[in-house]
Amino acid sequence: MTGNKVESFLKSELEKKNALLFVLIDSEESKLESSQKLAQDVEKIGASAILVGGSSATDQIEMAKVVKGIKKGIKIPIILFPGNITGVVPDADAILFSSLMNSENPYFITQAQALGAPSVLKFGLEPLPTAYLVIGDGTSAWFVGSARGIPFEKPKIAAAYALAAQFLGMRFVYLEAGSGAKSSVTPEMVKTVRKAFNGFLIVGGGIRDTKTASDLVKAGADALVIGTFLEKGGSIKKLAEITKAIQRSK
Ligand SMILES: CC(C)=CCC/C(C)=C/CC/C(C)=C/CC/C(C)=C/COP(=O)(O)OP(=O)(O)O
Ligand SMILES: O=P(O)(O)OC[C@@H](O)CO
Ligand SMILES: [Mg+2]
Repeated sequence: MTGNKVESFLKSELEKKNALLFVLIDSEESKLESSQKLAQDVEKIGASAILVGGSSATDQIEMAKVVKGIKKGIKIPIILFPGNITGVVPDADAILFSSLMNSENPYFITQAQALGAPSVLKFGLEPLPTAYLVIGDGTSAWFVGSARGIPFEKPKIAAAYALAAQFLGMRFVYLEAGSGAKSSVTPEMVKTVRKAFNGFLIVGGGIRDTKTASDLVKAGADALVIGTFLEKGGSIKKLAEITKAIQRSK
């Protein structure tokens, strides 16, 4: 896919819905059949995109199968969420082409991107330029990405990174508390980042209830990412309630 089809789609969804739900499918956790059904179910309740990735998803073949398999059954875009170059696979619509700006390892800031870029082009994936900011510590993304986690109670630091991302031309910021995080990023941090950053603001990690979700959206999040809640058996009905709540919150 060329151009900015997915980015335009997300913008138009945002105009209609005020805030979006992205569901993360970790190809290491969910096998093909369950992923296909899950993707269809969450599309029905109003999810705007499916993210496929994992911080330790090194099985490129399995990941490619999951992407190809779920693609057939849904209309919403599949956006790759790579934790490394092994996360770049064909048949998806777009990729969070992210730089872990607060990593201590330049590999996660620019080298993985350089190594992955030719495949992104070859597979025709739309790159969504994303500043990936890891908040707090102790999670897989934090450990694997050698992040110097931004403290939860330091919103101004997150906002400074987001502003730098904007000056660098990135159109997406992803505030990541980490998959399965005990608590999500604070609404205060979202609010402070929102004031500094004009682009598309994604928030994820540890979101599993309606109040947290709607508070984050009220604070200015454009899209929330939910993964672990479903992996741990959370119901589609509850996810539908969360979706409704965020689409009323702004
Ligand atoms: C652009 C390209 C080719 C690569 C980007 C490489 C970067 C910046 C990686 C950031 C570091 C990292 C390991 C991010 C992980 C992102 C991710 C897919 C998180 C999902 O979390 P889970 O994998 O579900 O967590 P668990 O491992 O705990 O399940
Ligand atoms: O798995 P959860 O905690 O929902 O987090 C989603 C995503 O932000 C992880 O990268
Ligand atoms: Mg996971």
